[in-house]
Amino acid sequence: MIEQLSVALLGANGRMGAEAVKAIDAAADLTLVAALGRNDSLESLVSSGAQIVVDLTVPESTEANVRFAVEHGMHAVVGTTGWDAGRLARLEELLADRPGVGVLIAPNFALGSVLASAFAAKASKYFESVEIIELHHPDKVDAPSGTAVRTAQLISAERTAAGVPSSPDATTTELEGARGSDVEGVRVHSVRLSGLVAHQEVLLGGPGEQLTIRHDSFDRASFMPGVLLGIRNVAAHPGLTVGLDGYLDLGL
Ligand SMILES: NC(=O)C1=CN([C@@H]2O[C@H](COP(=O)(O)OP(=O)(O)OC[C@H]3O[C@@H](n4cnc5c(N)ncnc54)[C@H](OP(=O)(O)O)[C@@H]3O)[C@@H](O)[C@H]2O)C=CC1
Ligand SMILES: O=C(O)C1=N[C@H](C(=O)O)C[C@H](O)C1
Repeated sequence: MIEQLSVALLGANGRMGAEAVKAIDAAADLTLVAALGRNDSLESLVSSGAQIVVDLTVPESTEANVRFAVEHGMHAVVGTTGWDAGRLARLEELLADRPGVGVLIAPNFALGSVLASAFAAKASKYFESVEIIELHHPDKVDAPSGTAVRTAQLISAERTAAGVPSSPDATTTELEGARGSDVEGVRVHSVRLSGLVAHQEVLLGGPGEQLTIRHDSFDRASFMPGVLLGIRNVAAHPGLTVGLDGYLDLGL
């Protein structure tokens, strides 16, 4: 008899949620005990007996959802975007009073994407210039993507620690938005195009050369191994973990 983990899913009717229902149903060690949509009460999480709550909803609701889970002693695996520094700080404060509870905030569950961001951050201190282009389906509500924000933060931390100056840029006049958004000193350009799922390129430039690190999710199935990895490991990682790389041994 395989030991079962009881999982509740928030956002079950969405694009990611529908894929996650299939992935959890197909996993022999996981039991889906609740699958909630926008109009369902969070109270049913308590009666469902869920040990782990997976949040794949919308930026407006994710913080309240996770707060509810943590306050009721449930671990949370979160793929929803919108976790800025203020939200993360409030969550850490909440978790400090509940030392046994784990929360994973994963900007991207695709293992290739996690690796691409880590590789880009490592490479970035060896190049004068770095910019990010993220490309997504046109139904996406947030820009830039959570993945691009996270990648820019990793790059910025790596370059700052190594004392690398800002990417050179002589722009003095600009049509608003032409140079993208500035995320911790890294320019991020957002494309929304019919036919796409989720894609990102990190462009690294130096005298006479360019390195491009690209990742493509062609299908939301790409996110499911990471979702399952998060569910299976969150209880063993109490406190807050940002990025699936926190559960991997990347050795970088
Ligand atoms: N970490 C990762 O690897 C990935 C993360 N994402 C992120 O996940 C999130 C969801 O993406 P996606 O599935 O494409 O978006 P969708 O809009 O397809 O799905 C979101 C779903 O959440 C539902 N919802 C909204 N509020 C609540 C609530 N309070 N409780 C329960 N359900 C709610 C919506 O219901 P309704 O339809 O009624 O509005 C909708 O069905 C986004 O933030 C996206 O950026 C996406 C892909 C990968
Ligand atoms: O909305 C999406 O689709 C995605 N959202 C996440 C993000 O904003 O980075 C992850 C992935 O890029 C797909």
